[in-house]
Amino acid sequence: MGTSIERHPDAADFGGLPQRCGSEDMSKSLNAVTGWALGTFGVAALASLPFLGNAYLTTIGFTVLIAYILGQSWDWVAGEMGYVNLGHYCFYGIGAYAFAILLVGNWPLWVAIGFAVVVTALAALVISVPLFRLQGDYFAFATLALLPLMEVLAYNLTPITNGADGIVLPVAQVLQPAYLIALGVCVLTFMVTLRINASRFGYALKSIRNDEQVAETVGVRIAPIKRRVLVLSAAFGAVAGAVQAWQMSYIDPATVFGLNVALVPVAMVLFAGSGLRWGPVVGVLVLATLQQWLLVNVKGFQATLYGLIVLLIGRFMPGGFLRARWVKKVPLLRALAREHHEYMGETATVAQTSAASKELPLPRYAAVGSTPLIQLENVRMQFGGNVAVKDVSLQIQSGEIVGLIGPNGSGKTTLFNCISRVYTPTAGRVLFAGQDLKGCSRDQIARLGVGRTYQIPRPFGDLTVQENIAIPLMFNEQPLSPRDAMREARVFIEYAELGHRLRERADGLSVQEKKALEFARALACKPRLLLVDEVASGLTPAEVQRFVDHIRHVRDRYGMTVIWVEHIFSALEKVVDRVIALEEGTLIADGPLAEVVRNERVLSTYLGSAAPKAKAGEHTC
Ligand SMILES: Nc1ncnc2c1ncn2[C@@H]1O[C@H](COP(=O)(O)OP(=O)(O)OP(=O)(O)O)[C@@H](O)[C@H]1O
Repeated sequence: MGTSIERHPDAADFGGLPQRCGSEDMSKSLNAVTGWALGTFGVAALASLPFLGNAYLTTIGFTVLIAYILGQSWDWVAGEMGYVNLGHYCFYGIGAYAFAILLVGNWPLWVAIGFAVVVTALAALVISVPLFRLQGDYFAFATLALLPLMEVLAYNLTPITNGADGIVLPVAQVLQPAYLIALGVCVLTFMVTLRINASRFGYALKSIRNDEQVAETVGVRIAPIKRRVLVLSAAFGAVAGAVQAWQMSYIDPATVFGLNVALVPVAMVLFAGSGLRWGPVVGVLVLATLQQWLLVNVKGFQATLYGLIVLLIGRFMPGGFLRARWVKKVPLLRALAREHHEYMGETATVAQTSAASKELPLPRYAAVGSTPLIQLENVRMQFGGNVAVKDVSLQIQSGEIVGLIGPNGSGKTTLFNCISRVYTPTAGRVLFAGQDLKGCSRDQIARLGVGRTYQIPRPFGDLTVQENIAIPLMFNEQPLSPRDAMREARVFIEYAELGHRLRERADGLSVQEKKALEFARALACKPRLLLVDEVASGLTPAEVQRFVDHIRHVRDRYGMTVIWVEHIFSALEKVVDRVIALEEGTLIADGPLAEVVRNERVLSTYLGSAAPKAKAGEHTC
């Protein structure tokens, strides 16, 4: 199959370059047709294998197909979402047992496969509850425990599983149909992978992989997404287990839950490149073939070899051999090694770099009667003995621009975190347009209309600038399809003057560009309330002025309300209606900047003995 069969979400609407688009569209269509033709031919060729009369080759082919289903379905969770599930093989085992039990009970084949999928999916759903309370290494470690757990259960639930004796299935000589079913499931697995990559679901997974907390604060509901992808991968693992149990006609606990075989599909994907479209295909083809060869020629060493390969790849080629530098020099391998964002570049025209647009696709927000847009009532945030925010009460009206000042550690960012529910306040209430945010999750708050930036920029590093902006647009109150979100993202990107970086990975941007990207991403949340955290620090005066202009513009034009944490008073002075000052978590002043900077407590907090001579506009902290 060619690499161009995926339809890119941003495949149209480049009106400024009609001729170029016409020819590119045509070459895209040609590529797609070639890809589909090659793919169909490849599948037909594979389907003919069991009819060639060589049972040995068919068995190897069958093993490769099963390994691909397992490896690829594992990679939806690990490569796409960044959760390394070392216990994925237990879904294969549960599927194999559920299938075998029904088949022994003389149920039809398809009913038994369906039953295996349902039972395994339910098991995954139950397991997901405790598992997704964990992250990173702890998640991987916990999933590793699933295999011995299931193995012990299979040994001891003798009335159902027949214990150590295993289950003999009432079948014989089903290699040919089992191979064809496995091939069909493989094709489906590949199609699902393409679909995931081009869907909102796929972008949710990628945002979770990059930064779960930020994903939530731009509107992604991460809990159901995590559950769904685990259940999906478990269902495909179950089919692999069922079909292989059918082909082997015998299963026992050690075969379907054994740790030595469990890590084989994982090793295969890691070997070539987790998260790459062709990584699982290449890894499985190379290592499964090698495994078969070893089984015949070097008996007893195959498990050792897989362990060694994982070790060596991890040590010398982290990310898989397809990500090694030398691969870029080999045309075929280079094509197979393309990252997700490179497929995007393949079908999209060059970014339009017109002058920054002043019109953004944002609603115009009206005031909510006399109700303040944001109201804090005795908000307290305590970390052990450290009270970061001490019973702060304040109100901000719709359309106000408010500066939030205070020395380092005074609680400004913590206050933002209490509003956007990164932290749950220890006490007090946060009301947004009169609604208590107490029971709201981070993503709900984002959809209600709270957008924010982070003091240290936190872009989705391995996604492009365009994808970074498109993600909030896909998860807004009125969510856009990936295709429309990618199109709309361009407007925000041009506003942030990042048009020339449209297709580049966000982790390759300069600090200034990352700040501009964060600001644009916060605007793409279409917020009524924009929380801006020290966006101007470390920038040149011209760059600071640009942020000042943007903040004034989004308020004047769209009625957005802004709270701006900033130490550069000369910038605040140009745009804020008033400032609020914090000291050690306590609100010490609230009023026009010129007055607040003359407030004795503020002066002594900021300037110590030099305080009385200070004037507004002269200070930076
Ligand atoms: N997750 C946390 N765990 C423990 N303490 C925390 C946590 N987050 C913030 N703090 C503490 O809360 C206090 C306020 O920190 P915060 O980052 O809100 O200050 P700030 O005013 O934003 O400072 P800066 O201007 O340096 O960003 C500090 O003492 C900090 O150490």
